[in-house]
Amino acid sequence: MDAMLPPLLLVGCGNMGGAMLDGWLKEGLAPSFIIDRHRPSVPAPHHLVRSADEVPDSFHPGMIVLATKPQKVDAVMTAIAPFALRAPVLSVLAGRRAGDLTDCLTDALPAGSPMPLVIRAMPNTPSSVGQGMSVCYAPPAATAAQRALCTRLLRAVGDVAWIEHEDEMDAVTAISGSGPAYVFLLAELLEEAGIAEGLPPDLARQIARQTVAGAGALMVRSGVDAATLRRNVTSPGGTTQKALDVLMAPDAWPATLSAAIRAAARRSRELSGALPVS
Ligand SMILES: NC(=O)c1ccc[n+]([C@@H]2O[C@H](COP(=O)([O-])OP(=O)(O)OC[C@H]3O[C@@H](n4cnc5c(N)ncnc54)[C@H](O)[C@@H]3O)[C@@H](O)[C@H]2O)c1
Ligand code: PRO
Repeated sequence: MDAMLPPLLLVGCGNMGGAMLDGWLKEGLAPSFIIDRHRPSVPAPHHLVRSADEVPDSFHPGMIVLATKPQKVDAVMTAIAPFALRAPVLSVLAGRRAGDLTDCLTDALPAGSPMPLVIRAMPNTPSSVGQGMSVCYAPPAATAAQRALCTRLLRAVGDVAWIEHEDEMDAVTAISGSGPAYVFLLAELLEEAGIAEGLPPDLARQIARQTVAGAGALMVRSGVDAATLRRNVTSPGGTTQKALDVLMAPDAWPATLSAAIRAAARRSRELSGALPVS
């Protein structure tokens, strides 16, 4: 297998596209085109352009990665459609279904053109440091080689899993796509609580951040399940037990987190058009 990742046409290089690009650059990426309105630069030998119309016709990407906001993607579909006849499209857009994106590309191509292939992935921002979680869905038309190429690209920036039913992408989006935000919120709240308990702000920040990071690293490196690791911290009648009595009350974290995940998954379904916007 080639050591270098194949050339990419990356459409949208903001928080998520930029996080994946950071990871791919570290792994070695063949000369690629990055389309983004705001990014100031990309390192040589890659090319940054402001619009899809500026990508030369002669460019042959190994994969087209769509990473604009779901509501903004339609503006680029016509310009990228010819490239979609040469390479599969990997969409990381929340909510937009593979079939819907395929139809947009097909509408932009001359009648009788071969059908473009759109594979979906839901990555997350820890991809920028090689610690991402990406879940992929490919329609039945995808070949084993095309699926393997997606796995290779996303494995370069973290863990990869595949689902066989596209509907599962809404729950995946709510948990691993959005999930880093919940963990960062936990760090923010721990820091605020530390300050409220009288700690100096710098110390409150340091212990909150390192506790979240250290707990994540322990869970990964030990391979021990989360409930056991939690019990290992919890001395009977001790301090942790008192805190967990508050957090694990049925109307506390169990109810709040499941309501939060339901709301995020519902929004993903709304973006797909499967549900009306509430
Ligand atoms: N942010 C995340 O954690 C995350 C995680 C998983 C999936 N996603 C998905 O990734 C996509 C991007 O999200 P984001 O948070 O990176 O958004 P973002 O706004 O940070 O990035 C989008 C980028 O697309 C560029 N862009 C938009 N329209 C363009 C056009 N016509 N021509 C050139 N550039 C254009 C913008 O300049 C911007 O930099 C979304 O569809 C989102 O659902 C995001
Ligand atoms: N960020 C995107 C959103 O908030 C998708 C998952 C994470 O919609």
